Amino acid sequence: MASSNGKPAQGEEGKAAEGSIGGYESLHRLLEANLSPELFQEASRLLLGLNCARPLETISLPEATTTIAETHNFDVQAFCFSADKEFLRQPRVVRVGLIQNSIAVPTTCHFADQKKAIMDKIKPIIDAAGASGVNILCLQEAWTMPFAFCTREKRWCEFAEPVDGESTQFLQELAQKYNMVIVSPILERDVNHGETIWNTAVVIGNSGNIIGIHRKNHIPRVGDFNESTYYMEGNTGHPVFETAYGKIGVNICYGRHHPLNWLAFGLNGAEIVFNPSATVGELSEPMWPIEARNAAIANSYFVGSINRVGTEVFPNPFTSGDGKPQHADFGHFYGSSHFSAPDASCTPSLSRYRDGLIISDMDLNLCRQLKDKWAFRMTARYDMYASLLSEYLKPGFKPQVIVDPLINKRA
Ligand SMILES: NC(=O)NCCC(=O)O
Repeated sequence: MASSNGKPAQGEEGKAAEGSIGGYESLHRLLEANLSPELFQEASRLLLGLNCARPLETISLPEATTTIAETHNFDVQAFCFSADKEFLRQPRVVRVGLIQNSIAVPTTCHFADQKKAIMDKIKPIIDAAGASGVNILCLQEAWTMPFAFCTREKRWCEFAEPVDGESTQFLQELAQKYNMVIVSPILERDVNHGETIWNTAVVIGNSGNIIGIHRKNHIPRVGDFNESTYYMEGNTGHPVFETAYGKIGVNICYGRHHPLNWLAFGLNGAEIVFNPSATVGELSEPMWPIEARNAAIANSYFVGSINRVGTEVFPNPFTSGDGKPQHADFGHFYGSSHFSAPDASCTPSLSRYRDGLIISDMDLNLCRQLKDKWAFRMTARYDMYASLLSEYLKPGFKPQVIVDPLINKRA
């Protein structure tokens, strides 16, 4: 089912692969295959922007990486964001990776088998990241399980783990082996607080230590995303983790629709913010390439966006509470993981339907260079917004609306 660059992927009986765009893995590949090189360059300039006045460069990866990707049938792409040369600072280049994947066995299998199958599937992709010298790696939201929150059935809570549980231990070993920081978004069970469940990202340092956690701040109540049945809004604020390779934050999925959430990670000094997600085409695909890119621009940091892939079918049908027929799946998780940079450039996206690893070198000096150039921080007028927000939070708040005295006076 894999498509090589430029060729539409064929599914059964010659049909386009499920989840593909007319048989192509991504919009970028569709355009590349169907436009002349000149037109493709122009389209890419507008769609992906320019980095230091040039099209984003690809980087070549070691043979070990491409061999693992071919053996395990996942998409692998690699790029490089540059920054201008500075007189007083050396470049601060870090290599960052994002992994997207589908679940590995049907949701009807024994829970232990489902979790093990996902870990077995993820392991070679992490090995490929390690073989490529990735410094910081982020996995997708709730990566150890199917995204079962659409069902509202409580039995899926069994997938929740303590922060230092099975999946963390599995990744701690790999973090140490590859000298890599790993961000691991899981369903957390907080054993010290009455077994409370959270949607949490565990940040594992490159020595295999747990640096800290962040709990998802904004919980969706839209479509089939019934996550508020399982866990509440996070209580960890907007921590930025100073790692061996840079300052990172994690804005989990639905938090990407909240500009103040992005802002808060920026105010705390993040240089890279990851957005591990689980979202489906019908609901959010037009928003996907815009929100992360806008956050990177507005906050002068890099963003790594990750979405899972495939269609997950659940044993019992459920409804979306909108009067439409019941169904047993969410629809298609459209992958399309990518990076956005503070200078408005971004990488092409990974496959819309295959597992994948996207890698990018990024010179973190670009963050300050963009702050100096556009002065978004300096011109932000935070004091004005702080006083509006403090007024807004009062019960007696009256919106500042000036009514045209003539609107009801015209015949
Ligand atoms: N996982 C999650 O928060 N999904 C909500 C849907 C979306 O934000 O696109």
